[in-house]
Amino acid sequence: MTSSAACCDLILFGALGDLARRKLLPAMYQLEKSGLLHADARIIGVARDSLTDAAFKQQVLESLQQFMTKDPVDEEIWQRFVGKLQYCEIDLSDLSAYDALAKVAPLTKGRTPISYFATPPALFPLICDGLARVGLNQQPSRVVLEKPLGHDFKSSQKINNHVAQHFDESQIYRIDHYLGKETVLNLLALRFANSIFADHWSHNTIDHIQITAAEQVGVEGRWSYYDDAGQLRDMVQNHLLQVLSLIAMEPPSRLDTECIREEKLKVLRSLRPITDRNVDEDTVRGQYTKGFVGDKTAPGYLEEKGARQDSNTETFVALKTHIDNWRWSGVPFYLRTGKRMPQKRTEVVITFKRQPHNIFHETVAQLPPNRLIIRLQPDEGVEIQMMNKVPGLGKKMQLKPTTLDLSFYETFEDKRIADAYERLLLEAMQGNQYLFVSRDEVEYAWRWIDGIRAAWEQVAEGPRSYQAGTWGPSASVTLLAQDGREWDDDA
Ligand SMILES: NC(=O)C1=CN([C@@H]2O[C@H](COP(=O)(O)OP(=O)(O)OC[C@H]3O[C@@H](n4cnc5c(N)ncnc54)[C@H](OP(=O)(O)O)[C@@H]3O)[C@@H](O)[C@H]2O)C=CC1
Ligand SMILES: O=C1O[C@H](COP(=O)(O)O)[C@@H](O)[C@H](O)[C@H]1O
Repeated sequence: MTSSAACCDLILFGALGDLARRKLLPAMYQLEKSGLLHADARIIGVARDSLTDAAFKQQVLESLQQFMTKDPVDEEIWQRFVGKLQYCEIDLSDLSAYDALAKVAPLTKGRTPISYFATPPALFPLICDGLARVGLNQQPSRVVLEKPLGHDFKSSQKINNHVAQHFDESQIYRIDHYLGKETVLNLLALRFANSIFADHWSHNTIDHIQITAAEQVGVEGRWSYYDDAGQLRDMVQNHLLQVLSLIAMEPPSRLDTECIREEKLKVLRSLRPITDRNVDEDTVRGQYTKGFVGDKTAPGYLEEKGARQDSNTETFVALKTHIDNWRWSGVPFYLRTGKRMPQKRTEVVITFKRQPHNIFHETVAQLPPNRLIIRLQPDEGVEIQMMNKVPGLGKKMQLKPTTLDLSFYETFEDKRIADAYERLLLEAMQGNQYLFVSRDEVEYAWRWIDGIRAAWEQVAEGPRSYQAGTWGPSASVTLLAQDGREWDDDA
């Protein structure tokens, strides 16, 4: 998988922004460090500040020093990396300004231009027009689009239509950074390289599935973006639905873009709609109030910097859904995500059906179900909960719930877990789209999310309050309790 990439011109739009400084430039440096950037590759930072190449290089160095705290910049690697950096000043809303880019990075045989849009999405159509004006939309050029791709189905369709005027779908790489996480990729290995799971992955053996993405952070100074989005758009539409698709899809016949996307799309198309008829019963939304996260006080959502006092944006969502197909008939999927939760925890919990008959009833009233817990982050690993006999000569056999725990850090201790953006940049440079989201996937996901939002608008009650540092409103517990189940943290 990790062969060195072709010779690329990485054109980084928004090169002085937060995402570029915090994630993309460190990821590019790490690729250089791993020897995965082509010796003649170039990284062309584009922004509207008037900077010399030298000043840009200095800013990049400062960003690496600021954000790669666990892995200080190595002088020898920096010297290789800095030689690849260049700066190009453009006001992206001025079409004629793109001529400057064509001078720095003209379409040249043997070099693949990859334009990474790390700017506000409102600029995406303008950047596409600008690239087309100077021929940087022609094959083999590629574009990498950051989220959010729209606000709803209609707006995402508008962006996609505009991009499609200049680029073929095979040139478009839509980022969902969860698809670049090692543990998310490992879902494919777990499911399709292990017969114990592959053969027990359906309504026949599985009782229900939980997907949790709990965050400790709040809005982190992004009030105006976040308040417009809310947790449903910010986390469920993309990351949680992508994880759900990988968990629920049929085995793809090959590990390639077309087969994987096809299977994920079928899942998204089979999601049972949530409408005004079941929205009250099947969804819970919340908004955090002041509290404690860890040992620090955390302000309420309405006390965050820049907050609008009458906002009823949700910072927590829990919902129950079904995938209406043969494999998953009758198996509920519970999704939950929120800001200012007690811990950062992203995990998938597969709860298997209970044994039909208990021969140990004298010692255990009810046998607990087996669970497979896939810890996506942090403390990446896989855990199987099962019953075992307690050693001893007593007359009655004592049973105990036990755990088989595989920690990635211990098992693969000599391996570094790469950041998601490293993997995604590398795949884009290699021309592999299987970890990027297709237009159809984005649009089906939006349609389902739009249905929930529309249903929320029909009901009188807004988000319920929950204290920062808790697992969300108590109604989230009830969502499962009404089905006789509980969230993994309560189990
Ligand atoms: N930050 C993050 O962690 C994440 C961000 N994203 C997405 O990535 C994108 C970028 O986010 P982020 O880096 O946080 O945003 P920032 O506002 O920090 O950076 C945006 C960049 O775009 C540049 N820009 C804006 N307008 C123009 C213009 N007219 N001409 C030239 N350059 C312009 C800005 O330059 P200037 O400094 O001159 O304004 C800046 O370099 C957004 O779509 C965001 O939603 C997605 C996931 C995570
Ligand atoms: O895309 C986003 O993801 C982050 C969470 O990402 P993670 O890799 O830390 O799990 C979230 O905080 C942010 O609001 C959202 O825009």
